[in-house]
Amino acid sequence: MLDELLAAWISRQRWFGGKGRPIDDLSIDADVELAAGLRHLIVAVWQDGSRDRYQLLLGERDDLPERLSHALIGTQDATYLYDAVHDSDLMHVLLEGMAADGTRNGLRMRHVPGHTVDTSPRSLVLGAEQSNTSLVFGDAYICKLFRRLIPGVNPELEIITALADRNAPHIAQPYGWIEADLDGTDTTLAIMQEFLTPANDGWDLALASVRDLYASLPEVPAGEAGGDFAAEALRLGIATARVHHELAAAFPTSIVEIHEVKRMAEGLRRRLGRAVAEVPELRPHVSAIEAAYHQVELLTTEVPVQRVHGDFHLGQVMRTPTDWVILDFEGEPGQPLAERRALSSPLRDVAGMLRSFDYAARHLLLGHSEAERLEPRAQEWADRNRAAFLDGYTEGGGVINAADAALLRAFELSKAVYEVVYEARNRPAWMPIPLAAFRPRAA
Ligand SMILES: Nc1ncnc2c1ncn2[C@@H]1O[C@H](COP(=O)(O)OP(=O)(O)O)[C@@H](O)[C@H]1O
Ligand SMILES: O=P(O)(O)O[C@H]1O[C@H](CO)[C@@H](O[C@H]2O[C@H](CO)[C@@H](O)[C@H](O)[C@H]2O)[C@H](O)[C@H]1O
Repeated sequence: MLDELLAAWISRQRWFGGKGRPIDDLSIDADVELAAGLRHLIVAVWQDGSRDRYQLLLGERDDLPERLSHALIGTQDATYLYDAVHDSDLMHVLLEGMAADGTRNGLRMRHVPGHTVDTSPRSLVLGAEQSNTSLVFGDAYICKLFRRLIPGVNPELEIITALADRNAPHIAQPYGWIEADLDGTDTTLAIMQEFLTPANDGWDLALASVRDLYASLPEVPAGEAGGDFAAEALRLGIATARVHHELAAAFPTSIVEIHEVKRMAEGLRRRLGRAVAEVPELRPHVSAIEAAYHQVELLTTEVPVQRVHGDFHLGQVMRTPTDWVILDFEGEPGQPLAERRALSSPLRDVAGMLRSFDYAARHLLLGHSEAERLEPRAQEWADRNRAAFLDGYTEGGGVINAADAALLRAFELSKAVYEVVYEARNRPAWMPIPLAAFRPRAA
């Protein structure tokens, strides 16, 4: 039975969100043909009484060539069924569909008006650890196929098309997308963007810099070590401010009035409560965190809000030869779409990146035999790059007032709380990194 084959296979996929929990049931909600030998499926996976839906591209062949053997799902009636994302002949159907604005059995493949899609490149699946599957077409495009589907237009598509319309800097040009109706709502299934090459991920670049600092003997100040990152952190701050400016211009903005600011603090506290219930390691830090949230309640100024990135960290930015590009405007993973699209303070993104400098500095200390000696170096690297990023943010036109310090601190702590939960669920060995954010700081 196809559903049984799929249930056994899906539980082994790295993008499957329910790993480690038994699948109670898998049903096929939609199964349409996109081309000969290519089917598009939406499956519902039931676990512990809750349902998640995933999209699959199923290839069918009478013979499976060696190059596709790793993609095998199983056989049915002497036909090989396999994960078609690995078959560049079949993925070409999607590229051609987007180029031609084709609709096939309810799947609408679209290109961004005013842009021609080159259909010559062949696809490869990107090897990165991802919760989705990305296809790279030659060195022209990267097409992200969302695996877990949430009804609605993906905020990433909404944001990059609006920013591209304004010729905004620091984004990867969108070229196309695929959509279909899910529960009667237009739902984004895939987004295709400019493939940045050559380019490096901000996280890798930051780690290279930290590695250089740790290796420098005799110890020299971070600013004098080879591979100092501060100039990059500054440019990243400038790019962040510019993108915030563009987001504020492209979408509605608003103000959280002083009497409503209290509610923001309540929101932070609710999240903290949920996190502590899940991860007991947070318990000793609750009163210090709450004290920081209380400072938000004492604010006497209103808080400007706008569309933001929502999950901003060094892994979401890429350095091209000319500048930083910001990716993945999808909002905080796991949150409902309405929350991911809600207006928020841009300081949340600033806080996200500040936390990320801390992560980069401390990541290499995990399990390091000289962690104690290197700890002050980590702090020095983080402080230097955090400060440079903030300088860049202001230089790029971003606003951080004196009164914002309390908000920024609260957002940083809230992000660290989120991270503790994220690490507890996904990479428990990394938990010491966000937990270090709750250590008392020198005044
Ligand atoms: N436009 C792009 N050009 C080049 N590489 C990209 C591009 N978009 C994403 N990537 C690469 O893919 C990785 C994962 O992409 P991302 O959009 O963050 O996926 P996910 O949401 O699944 O984490 C990035 O870290 C980067 O290495
Ligand atoms: O998968 P996403 O990029 O949407 O984000 C999730 O995973 C991130 C981990 O890759 C996680 O980020 C945390 O780890 C990063 C290093 O791997 C670090 O740069 C970030 O500062 C830290 O928050 C992110 O929080 C999560 O949403």
